Amino acid sequence: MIYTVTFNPSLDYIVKVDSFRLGEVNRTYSEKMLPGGKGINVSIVLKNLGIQSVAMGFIAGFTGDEIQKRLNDFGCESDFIRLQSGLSRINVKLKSNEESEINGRGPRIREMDIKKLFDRIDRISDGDVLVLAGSIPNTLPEDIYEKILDRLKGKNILAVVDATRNLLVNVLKYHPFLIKPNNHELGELFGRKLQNDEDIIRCAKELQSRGARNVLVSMAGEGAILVEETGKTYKSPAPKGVVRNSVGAGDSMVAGFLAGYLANRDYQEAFRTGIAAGSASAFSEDLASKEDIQALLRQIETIQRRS
Ligand SMILES: Nc1ncnc2c1ncn2[C@@H]1O[C@H](COP(=O)(O)OP(=O)(O)OP(=O)(O)O)[C@@H](O)[C@H]1O
Ligand SMILES: O=P(O)(O)OC[C@@]1(O)O[C@H](CO)[C@@H](O)[C@@H]1O
Repeated sequence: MIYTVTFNPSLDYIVKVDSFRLGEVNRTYSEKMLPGGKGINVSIVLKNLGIQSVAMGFIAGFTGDEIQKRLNDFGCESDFIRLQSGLSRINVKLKSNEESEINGRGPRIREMDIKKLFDRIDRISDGDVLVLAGSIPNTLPEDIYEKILDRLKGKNILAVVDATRNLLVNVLKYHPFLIKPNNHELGELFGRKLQNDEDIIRCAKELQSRGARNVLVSMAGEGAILVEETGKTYKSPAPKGVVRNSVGAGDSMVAGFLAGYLANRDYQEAFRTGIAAGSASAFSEDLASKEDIQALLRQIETIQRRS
């Protein structure tokens, strides 16, 4: 079974405004509400690709109920821990001349809630896949992902981590199967702006030397680079299309990569499916459907191998 964990789920309120004016009343011409949070998005795209997973994490209040309901409406299984107080966040995604986002802090998670999560984590067994994705509320310590992987030590699971800064760095020693920083997040880890592909590959390999098995670096409209565990490196441009909503493109890429890998344990197929799923979501109002992904997959033929 595949388990996704989202510590801080959200309702994503996606609004479109013509020429947004700061400090004034702006009227939307389009509004949409979707269940969000990185692990949840991975579960939805996996489901769209015909793969069931269990979405775990913490929800609270009426917004939490709505997240769970909408996720279940997509046909996804969930096993959330319900917090006794607070509200799951509503993240505002403002589309105008530029895309801006306001992501909430999220409710307080207490020690007893973490214990409940660990009980669920203990049920994960050999052959399962665990996806840890997204930020954690700032009331939690930055070693929480690390603690989860420590708990699973000795079990033969594939761990995927999509997180930033220390949350990511701290898990490398547990040899995660896949990490997926974007090029900016990767640069942030090394305290500088990465200048070119060689620079990106060098940093990705450095994360491998610290423990990551496969490093997938997404670069939005520029495509992605994969440094796989054998050291082989691939780059692919992104397919061209009209970007409608890039929220969740990275999560879709993680779902696509997993789906592609689990089909035949082939990294090139995983990489191509990851790019197709990421771009298909960027070109859709919602997260990518199977048909969208398959249509783009046919366009991603050239995988440039680089040293
Ligand atoms: N403008 C775009 N045009 C084509 N493909 C895109 C575009 N933006 C994203 N993608 C696809 O989605 C993948 C992931 O995108 P990106 O690098 O923006 O991830 P991310 O920063 O993790 O995104 P997010 O946090 O919004 O989920 C890219 O590698 C690419 O395949
Ligand atoms: O605040 P975090 O956890 O870093 O990111 C949350 C979020 O922006 O990530 C998803 C897109 O990747 C959205 O569905 C959600 O609103």
